[in-house]
Order: sequence, then structure tokens, then C-alpha cells
Amino acid sequence: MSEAPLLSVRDLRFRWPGAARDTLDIPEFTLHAGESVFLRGPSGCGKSTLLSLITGVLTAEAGEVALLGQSWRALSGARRDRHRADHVGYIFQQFNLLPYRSARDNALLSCAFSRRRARRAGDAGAQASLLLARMGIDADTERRRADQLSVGQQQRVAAVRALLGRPELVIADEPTSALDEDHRDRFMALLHQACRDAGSALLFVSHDGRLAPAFSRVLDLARLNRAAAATATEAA
Ligand SMILES: Nc1ncnc2c1ncn2[C@@H]1O[C@H](COP(=O)(O)OP(=O)(O)OP(=O)(O)O)[C@@H](O)[C@H]1O
Repeated sequence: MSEAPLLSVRDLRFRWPGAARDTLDIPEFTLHAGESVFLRGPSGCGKSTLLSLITGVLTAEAGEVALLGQSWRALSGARRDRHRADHVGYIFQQFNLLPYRSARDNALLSCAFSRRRARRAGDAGAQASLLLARMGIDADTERRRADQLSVGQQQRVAAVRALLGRPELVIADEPTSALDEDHRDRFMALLHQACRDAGSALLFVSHDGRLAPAFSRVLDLARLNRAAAATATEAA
């Protein structure tokens, strides 16, 4: 018998208010525990919209999106926030660190917002230091304010924040677009290893196809999304 999916999307349809047509129309998409998936697609095909639906920031008019068997639509706003904080680590394109707080405080934010994550981290402070060190952030750098860190350091702190407390799903939305090639390759190797160590599935969105071979699966949203296919046909 196959394992229940970590994430399941079924018959999903979503249209932005005022839009003439659906942004997303996805019959089915599943993600299993521990998988690493590279999600790609041309600009405007709905990648960020899909991530917002997967994390319960948006809810769909039709169909279902469930994380760990829990449908987002069935949850109230506060419970949605808790489900997200407990089970999803998010790495943003622009990192979204608190500029005046230390690297360490930023890394610990995920445990401040989730008791479950704090429990899973054990000694959260020690675990944060360990993960930061593995990402090449030493004890001195850990104490520096986020706005005094290099772009690459900020990105690695953002990754530690996403991974602390071992969420089942780590989502990264174009996290390497601000990094040069050398930093990008090192960051990707560290991220893959850290997700494996934490047992977290990784859903990674990028335009940079060179990163795809390191993933267990590549998903092309333009193919998955019937709304994108319809738009392309009309444009042809
Ligand atoms: N807040 C919003 N309100 C209305 N329409 C939106 C909103 N956000 C996105 N859209 C529209 O939804 C479609 C998909 O946008 P989305 O940002 O999800 O694409 P994307 O694939 O992530 O693009 P990119 O690769 O350029 O970041 C676009 O037509 C966009 O204009």
C-alpha cells in the first residue's frame, strides 16, 4: 500500500478577483514525505499563487488542497496559521529576515511561532547554533544583526529558520536569484543536505533549470496547470 501523501492537490481551481479566467486549474498534484521537487514554469504561470494555496495563505474556490491530510479550507484563520507554522518552513526570495534582530534570533523565529517546532527542536538555541554552523554561520556571525550580513549569509540564516524544528515541508521560492553562481551552488548543496538531515520534503521554485538535476522530481507547472495550457492555446 502506498504511503499517504504529505501534500495533495485535487481538482484545484483558482481565479484572482476580477480576472477573466482561472489562474490555476490543476487536476492532481501530490508530494510525498521526504521528496525533493523542482517546480518550474514561465513567468506568470501561477507558481507563487500555487505556493500560497499549498500553504493555506489563499484558499481555492473549487477542489481541495490538504497538508498532512488536513484540508486548508476546513480550518479557521487562526488554526490555518498554526498548521502552517507547525508543518511548513518557507524560504522567501528576499529572505524576509527581521533586520534589527540577530541572525540567531531570526533563526529561532520559527520556534517562537510554533510550540510543536520548538518541541521537535529540543534545545532550540543549541539546535539553531548547530544548523547555523553547518550552514557556515559561525558564533560571531550568529550574533550580528541581519542587516549587517552578506546576501549569502542572510539566505543561509533564512534556510535555518525554515528548517529549525524539522517541518515536514520546506518551500523555497526563487531563493537563489540574489546569489552569484558560486554561492548558489554551495547554498543548494547545503540546503539539500539539511533537508535530508531534517527529513523535510523540499518544494523548490526556480527559473534556473541548471538546479533541476539535483532533485528527485521536476514538475512543469505550465503542463500541470490546464489554465496555463488554455491560455497558451488561445495565444497560439
Ligand atoms: N494579488 C494578485 N491579484 C491579482 N492577480 C494576481 C495577483 N498575484 C498574481 N496575480 C496574477 O496571477 C497570475 C499568476 O501570477 P504568479 O505570481 O502566481 O505567477 P508566477 O509563475 O509566480 O510568476 P513569476 O515567475 O513571474 O514570479 C498572473 O497573471 C498574475 O498577474
